[in-house]
Amino acid sequence: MGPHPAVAAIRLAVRRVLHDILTEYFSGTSEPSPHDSERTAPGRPASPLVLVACSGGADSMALASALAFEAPKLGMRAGGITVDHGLQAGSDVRAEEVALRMRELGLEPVESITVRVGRDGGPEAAARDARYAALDAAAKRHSAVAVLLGHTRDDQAETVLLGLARGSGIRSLSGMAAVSGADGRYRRPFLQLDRQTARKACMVQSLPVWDDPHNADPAYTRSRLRHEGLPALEKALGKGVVEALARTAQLSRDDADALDTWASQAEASVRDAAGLLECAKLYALPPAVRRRILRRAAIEAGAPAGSLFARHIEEVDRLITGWRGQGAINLPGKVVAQRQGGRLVIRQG
Ligand SMILES: Nc1ncnc2c1ncn2[C@@H]1O[C@H](COP(=O)(O)OP(=O)(O)OP(=O)(O)O)[C@@H](O)[C@H]1O
Repeated sequence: MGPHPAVAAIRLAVRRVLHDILTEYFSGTSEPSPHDSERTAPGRPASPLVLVACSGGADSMALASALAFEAPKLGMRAGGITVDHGLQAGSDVRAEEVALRMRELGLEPVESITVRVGRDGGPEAAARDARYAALDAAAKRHSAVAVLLGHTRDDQAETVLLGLARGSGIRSLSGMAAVSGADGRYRRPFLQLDRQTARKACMVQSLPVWDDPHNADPAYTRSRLRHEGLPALEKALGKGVVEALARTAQLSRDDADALDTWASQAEASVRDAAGLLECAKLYALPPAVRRRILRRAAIEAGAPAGSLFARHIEEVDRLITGWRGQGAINLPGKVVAQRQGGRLVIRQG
């Protein structure tokens, strides 16, 4: 008898991603063989290490178990990292328990890392920044080729809705990428898988999971969306909403990528010999392309990407499309945008 369908589903999702990683590792050979050392670049281990980032929640526990099962079959090594943000009483004990569970699954190396969480951008964002910094450092320390994250299709649907509510364009509708980070380090094998399957896989494998109280705390936007917003949407629109939102993410990502490429190609043609942006040429571009060029110019001048909102770019855009002699526009990071003699100047004020 084969494994339970939920277990089969999580393993298949992980196997696919490990295959991709191996193929890339052995530089594009379609039939990678980790045992064929001649295919390995000099100095590279024949058996690459993949780490799982595990919080102890159902999604990442399921991921850890599938990685532990699949990696050795492909000649890969599998380890795990858990991060203790130190934000709740007893979080250190829990992190040690999660590390123990990963060792029991056969993962090696396993590390529990304690981070110091700052306060920049709110507690959730600060914890995330500290976590990714710790995961980056761990990946480097262990020379891991990839770090797997347990985001599911449900997380993706929530991210799309949060992006939609921000009102900032299709990039924010594109959710999380299956591959992200430096050198494509981060992989999300469960992005097409629903949370319920991960939960079920833990249950049938008797894997203990930890339910983060934050996930149920209505003080957090994402938690309200998960427990009230999405169920209400499903009730109104039907069960397929989560899947449709995840599909929206993929389609939006492709569209946003295409527009980014278009903007990169168009940019050179709207700059004069001195490298300044020519307003008349910008005016002739489609708004989506023009806004991308303006955003990029503002970031190049020093505006922090995270604080540069759609309303800022719209204001700069009005220097092109609604010109009536308005003064300089102040942007985040002390950047100033100004129209001067048919040119748009964006620089530090
Ligand atoms: N404390 C942590 N230590 C290590 N990895 C983490 C930690 N918290 C989150 N992650 C990683 O980031 C992914 C997404 O985490 P997030 O908190 O957004 O979702 P979650 O619903 O809590 O996930 P999970 O059910 O796996 O805990 C997790 O699946 C895991 O891979």
